[in-house]
Amino acid sequence: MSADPPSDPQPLRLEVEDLCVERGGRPVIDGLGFSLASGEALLVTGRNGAGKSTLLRAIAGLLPHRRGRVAIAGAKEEEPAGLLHYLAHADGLKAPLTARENLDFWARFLGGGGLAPERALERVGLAHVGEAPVAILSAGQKRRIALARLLVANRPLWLLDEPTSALDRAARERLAEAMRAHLAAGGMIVAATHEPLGLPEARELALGARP
Ligand SMILES: Nc1ncnc2c1ncn2[C@@H]1O[C@H](COP(=O)(O)OP(=O)(O)OP(=O)(O)O)[C@@H](O)[C@H]1O
Repeated sequence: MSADPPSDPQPLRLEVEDLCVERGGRPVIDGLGFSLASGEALLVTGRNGAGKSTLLRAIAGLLPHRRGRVAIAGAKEEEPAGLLHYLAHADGLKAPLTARENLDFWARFLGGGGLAPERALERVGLAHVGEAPVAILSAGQKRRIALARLLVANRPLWLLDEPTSALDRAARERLAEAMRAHLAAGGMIVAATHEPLGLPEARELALGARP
């Protein structure tokens, strides 16, 4: 698995300033700020319930923030939504469709510009199940197809929530390779994780658990 260069050749910077995000009426993220340049990765760590997924969803624009700012500086438009891939806990696959059909859908939905679905399936080592309905695939195979989505559309910012869940060792190595290629090509990664991801240069943002 490896990634092609992001489509935007300009150096970009993810800027998060004084971010406050509430869940169920109470602040989970409060006054958080950081920035990330092209080629950099940030590992978001912390106990269950610390707010890792909340942070990723807020950056993705899927949760409103009560205060603060999230922007991608250096891009034509500062709104991050069209510049990112968000890989959630759920794989976001349609079970009756085949693996290839799912990737076809995502390539069209996300604007394409990346690898052909068949090629992306090869990169995640799943060419042999491309025509199988996703419903019959294993948890790890589904996760690999979800990860192949990163490759069918070029987007500079990858937001990855527990990307290694259900992956075997070989798939983890392929993912690490893809992330390193993405960073080398000027991409950015923010990943919530409970374990090392094979990115030795990555910075860490440790979130504290709330009572
Ligand atoms: N829909 C919701 N309504 C109310 N509270 C929520 C909601 N979703 C999450 N929370 C709360 O927000 C807090 C942060 O949750 P979040 O999912 O961001 O944690 P996390 O660090 O990703 O945890 P984990 O390691 O278990 O995935 C938790 O206390 C959780 O109970």
